[in-house]
Parts: sequence; C-alpha cells; structure tokens
Amino acid sequence: MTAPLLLSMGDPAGIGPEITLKAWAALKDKSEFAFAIVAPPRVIAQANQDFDYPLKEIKTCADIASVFENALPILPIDGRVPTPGTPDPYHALSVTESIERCVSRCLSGEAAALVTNPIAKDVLYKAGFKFPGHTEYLGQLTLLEPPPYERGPVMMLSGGGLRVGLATVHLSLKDAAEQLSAEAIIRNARVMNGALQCDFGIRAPRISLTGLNPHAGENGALGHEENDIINPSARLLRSSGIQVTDAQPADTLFHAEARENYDAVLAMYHDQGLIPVKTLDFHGGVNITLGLPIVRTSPDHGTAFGIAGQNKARPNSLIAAIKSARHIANNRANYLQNGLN
Ligand SMILES: NC(=O)C1=CN([C@@H]2O[C@H](COP(=O)(O)OP(=O)(O)OC[C@H]3O[C@@H](n4cnc5c(N)ncnc54)[C@H](O)[C@@H]3O)[C@@H](O)[C@H]2O)C=CC1
Ligand SMILES: NCC(=O)COP(=O)(O)O
Repeated sequence: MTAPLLLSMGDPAGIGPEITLKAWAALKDKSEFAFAIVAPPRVIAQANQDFDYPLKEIKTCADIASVFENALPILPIDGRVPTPGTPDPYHALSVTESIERCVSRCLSGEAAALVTNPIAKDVLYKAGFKFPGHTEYLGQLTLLEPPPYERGPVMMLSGGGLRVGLATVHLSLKDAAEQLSAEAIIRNARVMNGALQCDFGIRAPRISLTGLNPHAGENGALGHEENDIINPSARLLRSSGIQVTDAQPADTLFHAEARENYDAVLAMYHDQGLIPVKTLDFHGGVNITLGLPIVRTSPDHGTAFGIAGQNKARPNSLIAAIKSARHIANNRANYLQNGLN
C-alpha cells in the first residue's frame, strides 16, 4: 500500500483550513490522493462551520486510508482557535509544530509527501522564526538525511506549462542583485537538473538561465552580471554535462514558442520567476521544494487573510499541489527503484 500525504495547517487565521476542507471534498473519492491534516481539531472545526463536512481525529498515518473516503482525517496537535483574517504570532508554535510533525512522518516513510498550507512570514518572524520561509526551514529540518540527488533546498514554481526555479529567493531586489553568485547558480542548476530527472522523469533536462538585467545586459552595456557571473556559471555547468543556456533576456523567455525550448528556467530573482507562473496559472500553480530527502509541495498563493473565513477561497492551487506531491512521490519511488527508464 502506498503511504498517504500529509498537509500542514499553515497560518490558522488564513485560508488554509478552508481550502483543506474544500480539497478533501473534491478528492475524497480518489484514494491515491488520501491525506490528513496535522492541526488542532478545533481550528478545523471552526472552518468547517460553513460546510459541516465529517471530520475524524486519527492516531497514525496508517488510519488515513480507511478514513479518507468518509471524513477528513485530522492528526491532532495543540493550538488555539484564531479569528479568521486576524493573524497573531501566538499561533506560531502550532504552525511550526504542524510542519515538524509532518516532516518527521515523511522522513520515517509513514507519509509519502508533505503539502504545506500557506504561512505568513512576517507573523512568524515576530514570534522569533529564523528562516525566510518553509523552503529554508525544511532544508534545516531534513539536513541529516540524504536527498536522492544534489542537496537543495531550491524553490521551483510550476504552472501554466512552466517550471521556474530561483537563484535567489526572499531578498530585497537590491540584495538579490548584490548577492547573486556563481555558487548559487551552479548549485541550484545542478539541483534542478537532478530533480527534473528523478522527480519529473525527464532523461536529459534542458534548463534556460535568465539574465539579471534588461536584454541580458546588452553585452555589458546594461549590467555586468551576465558576463561576470551567469555565463561563466553556464559554461562550467555545460562542461559537467548539464544542458543550460547562457543568460537569456527574461522578457522574451516566457512566451509560448520560447517555452518549447526548455524543460525549466532558472530565474535570478523572485518576481522574475514567479510573475510568469502566477500570471499564466495563479489558481493552478504549485510551489515545489527541490533537493530535499522528502517531497514537499505547496499552493503558489499565500494566506489571503483578506478573504479568510468568508467561504471565498478557491482550493484549486492546493488540489494541484496535492496531485503534484503524489506524482513526484511516485516518480521518485520509481527512479530510486529503476533509475531513468
Ligand atoms: N507557501 C507559502 O507559505 C506562501 C506564503 N505567502 C504569505 O502569504 C501572505 C500574504 O501574501 P500576499 O502577497 O497577500 O498573497 P496571497 O496569495 O495571500 O493573496 C494575493 C491575492 O490573491 C487572493 N487569493 C490568494 N489565494 C486565493 C485563493 N485560494 N482563492 C481565491 N483568492 C485567493 C487574495 O485574496 C489576494 O487578493 C504573506 O505573508 C506571504 O508571506 C505567500 C506566498 C506563499
Ligand atoms: N513567494 C513564495 C513563497 O513565499 C513561498 O515560500 P516558502 O514558504 O515555500 O519558502
């Protein structure tokens, strides 16, 4: 029997509990996507007031398969009920506990993958959370286990026929330009290459690198990073057998014909990579952490406090993340057993 999926709660004052309930209702007849949420039961019960779906507290992941068809399985933790739409650092402990419990069950093999509900970074920072986001936190929590390919973590968004990894993530634009390094480009391209093979079954991945500057620097006239950092990294990667391009102008890299030429893009900073994915497919986009010993996906959107508790949130991106987690977990198991076939 295949292991089930686990969902972390995310910020309880956001839309996570609501979209989890809606995702359960959409998937309950599809046993391959069976999941439980790790959360305080009262938090889920509060979000369920609009729906009155059956809920069931369970003790272990082994209970998920038999419960899922008839009720949303909940692996209980402690925590206070929030006011929807009103974030409070008080909830930080239950937010991180939910993530950590999911991770340990993925590492033990009881669960096949982790799908995270959105957290609000600034709220966690106020409670002393020391990581920029899930991506780096999960990298730390799984540091003692080897990943099946080069170690990340690397953030990659998938949606609208695009896969876009990031060379820098949660930095101000100024810091991203200053901190862009050959080391990050080379490491992240290697992780992406390994992930495209292992997690996506692509035998010989083609990766396009964006430039940092307009027109990829216009031969140095509009910036030096392409000539000094990106293209030398690309040459080194090609010499090790990884198919990457030199820096490409980002403004002409994401249209339909351009997308035929690569399996993934490595973008140099957050918005350069996320705007195309979220514009093409906001409600179907998935955030995937590459280079971890566990499989982790997430919806591409955030906590949406402005609509929390109003039955307005769409579960589509979470459903896409759940399906993607199962797909990657299956591909990874197949790769570890048979290699690329
Ligand atoms: N994976 C994660 O944990 C992520 C967390 N965030 C966090 O979320 C917080 C809010 O970020 P924002 O920039 O406001 O982005 P957001 O994605 O929460 O909201 C942007 C807009 O999209 C709408 N929206 C988002 N998800 C929706 C859904 N499922 N159905 C219908 N409408 C939806 C919102 O109402 C809002 O108008 C931030 O603190 C950020 O750190 C943001 C992205 C990912
Ligand atoms: N913009 C993407 C995002 O904020 C998700 O970050 P993470 O929590 O997955 O690291």
